[in-house]
Amino acid sequence: MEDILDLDRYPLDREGSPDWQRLVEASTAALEANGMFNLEGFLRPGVAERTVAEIRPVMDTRSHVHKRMHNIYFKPSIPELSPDHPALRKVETISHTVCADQIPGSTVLAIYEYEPLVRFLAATMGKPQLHVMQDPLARANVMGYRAGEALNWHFDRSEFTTTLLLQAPERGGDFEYRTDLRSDDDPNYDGVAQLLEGRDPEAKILRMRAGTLNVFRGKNTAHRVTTVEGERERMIAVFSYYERPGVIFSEEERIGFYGRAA
Ligand SMILES: O=C(O)CCC(=O)C(=O)O
Ligand SMILES: [Fe+2]
Repeated sequence: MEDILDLDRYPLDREGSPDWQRLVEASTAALEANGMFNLEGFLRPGVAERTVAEIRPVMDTRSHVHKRMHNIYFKPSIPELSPDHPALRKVETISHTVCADQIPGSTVLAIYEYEPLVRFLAATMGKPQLHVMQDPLARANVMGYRAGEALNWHFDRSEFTTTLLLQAPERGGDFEYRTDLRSDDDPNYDGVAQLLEGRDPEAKILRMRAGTLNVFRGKNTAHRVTTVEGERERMIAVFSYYERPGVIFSEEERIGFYGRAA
């Protein structure tokens, strides 16, 4: 891992040391303040490019093209809303997904499973432990967004998402987010409608460099990836961790996300 991750700058392998403690504290503080933290230069120079080269053949030939119209909730309906409520306005998502089972032995999976990373993430979130998923497909994904493709507005189902940007596009493909648009007690449907109409002045854009690790609380913070432009595909690894060990998706969920169950 020493050759892959910049462990000099981000000492994940020195758990409990003063430097490790400082990194955890800074990350926790950023999560509190902004709902996210970024470790820029998490990958050593050249590693993102090598990782993209590893994934590219699978991405080009065997990725799942996910194309659908959906609302911000990824749900067919919301019981308390009429079907024509503007908070249910549909948006389109198109992206390419490579699943964990298609990239055995890859650098992406090695990073996903790196124990010191899992322990560091748990510490930043004040959890006693986090676990990798057991799901052979969903554990770690690499998403590709080509020209004209986007991941549209949504709330995440999981409490937090960890991503590692492998390749930034030439233009577009920005991560746009609206912090705390809703809360566990207040769905704020009018605010959701306003965002979907493009009238929310609090929406912000995060422009990441390749090699940045991003940890993001997306359950109540609406977010999207804007349409990619230009020849270079946006490529990003998405890691899922849970407090409970052994989490797997149902067959239905796998088919919904990946077009196959196994
Ligand atoms: O591609 C990204 O930067 C965000 C991915 C995301 O929001 C998700 O996978 O839920
Ligand atoms: Fe998301």
